[in-house]
Amino acid sequence: MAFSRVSKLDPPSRFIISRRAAVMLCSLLTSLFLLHCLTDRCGTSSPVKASSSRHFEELRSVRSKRLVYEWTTGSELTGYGASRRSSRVLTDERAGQTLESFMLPPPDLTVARRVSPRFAGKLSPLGEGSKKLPQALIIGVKKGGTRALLEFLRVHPDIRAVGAEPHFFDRNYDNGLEWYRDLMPKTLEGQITMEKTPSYFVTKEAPARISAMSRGTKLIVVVRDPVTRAISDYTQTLSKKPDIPSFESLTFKNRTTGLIDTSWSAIQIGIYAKHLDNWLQYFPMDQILFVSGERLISDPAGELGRVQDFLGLKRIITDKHFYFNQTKGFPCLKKAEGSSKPHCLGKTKGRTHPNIDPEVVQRLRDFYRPFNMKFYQMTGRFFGWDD
Ligand SMILES: Nc1ncnc2c1ncn2[C@@H]1O[C@H](COP(=O)(O)OS(=O)(=O)O)[C@@H](OP(=O)(O)O)[C@H]1O
Repeated sequence: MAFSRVSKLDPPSRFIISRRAAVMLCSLLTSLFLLHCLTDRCGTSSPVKASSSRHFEELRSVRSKRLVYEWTTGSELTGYGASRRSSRVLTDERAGQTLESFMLPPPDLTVARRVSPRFAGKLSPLGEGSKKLPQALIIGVKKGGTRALLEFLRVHPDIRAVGAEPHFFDRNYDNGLEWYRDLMPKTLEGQITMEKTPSYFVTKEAPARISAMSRGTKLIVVVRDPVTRAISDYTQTLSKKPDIPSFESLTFKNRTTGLIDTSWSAIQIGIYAKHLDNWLQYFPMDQILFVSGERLISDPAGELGRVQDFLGLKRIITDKHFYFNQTKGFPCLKKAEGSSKPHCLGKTKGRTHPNIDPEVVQRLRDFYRPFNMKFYQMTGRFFGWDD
């Protein structure tokens, strides 16, 4: 009907009306375009999109993070990590409410649900967070099971760790703390930064240096029967240098007298009580956790429970995360960090040891016994290496 009336008007009036119609059409199209941009769907070249989309991304990130935390942390939060986590949830929640109520359409739950729970408390895909010096370190012992412990711990959403061994407090100390910090992954508030370098435990200067970085650093030592540890150490060297002398001949200064060569590092590392004494000059006992390398294999979830408690984290890593791989002969992860596939440690972990003369093994057991007793006494834990 409007069209038939317009057609009866004189040409200038028709022109004015059709211009008004064009303006209205134009503004309608602009509104539609703006609406389109607010839902994050317009082209990248548009300046409107650039600002509103960035803003939307920020808000969506805040909201997704909040939802993911809620799913994975549950309501009964306890302990150090839990209280820090819940305060972070509150902060994000407040930020989300203020901004969302002004700016956003109702939350798009499907967007948040698509964010993997693996990002709960972890680095977001946008790369947020900052690099921090580690608050906890796996300081030893070499061949104790340190890699297994770190790989298992990395499953925890509140732990971020460097994969490689930085060797900062032994070999690279002159590079300075900023160099060290730069090696660390980015973490969100409340997450714990970790690294493992097993040689720290036997490095004379390490306790003083770590204490100088932070007196509050939590220290974890994975210990293993010093005799099997020595054989494991030797097996590793043998795999790189097949021409080295036999384990038996390296063990003794003098085979006839049976004098043990304590200067051989494979033997020296296993005198745990002596090394621990050095650490106790700088750290109180309750800041050091001893993990049984044997139990890490027979009951990984049990040992991981103790470690999570020590770090003040919710016990998220449990029995459900492990399965025993018959071929490997070790526990493996059902899902490794950042993947949905099962994961066992590599070929260099769990090597077959050479057969060692039982008399030499017995001599080593006798040698280590008093040191082991002292170590049990110091740590208050019986590791059962002397049966
Ligand atoms: N789940 C699992 N899978 C494979 N291997 C495991 C596992 N848990 C503990 N271990 C034991 O870890 C030993 C290697 O210790 P480290 O990782 O501390 O070695 S290293 O110092 O970093 O070279 C390694 O020693 P070897 O058996 O002598 O190779 C293993 O016995």
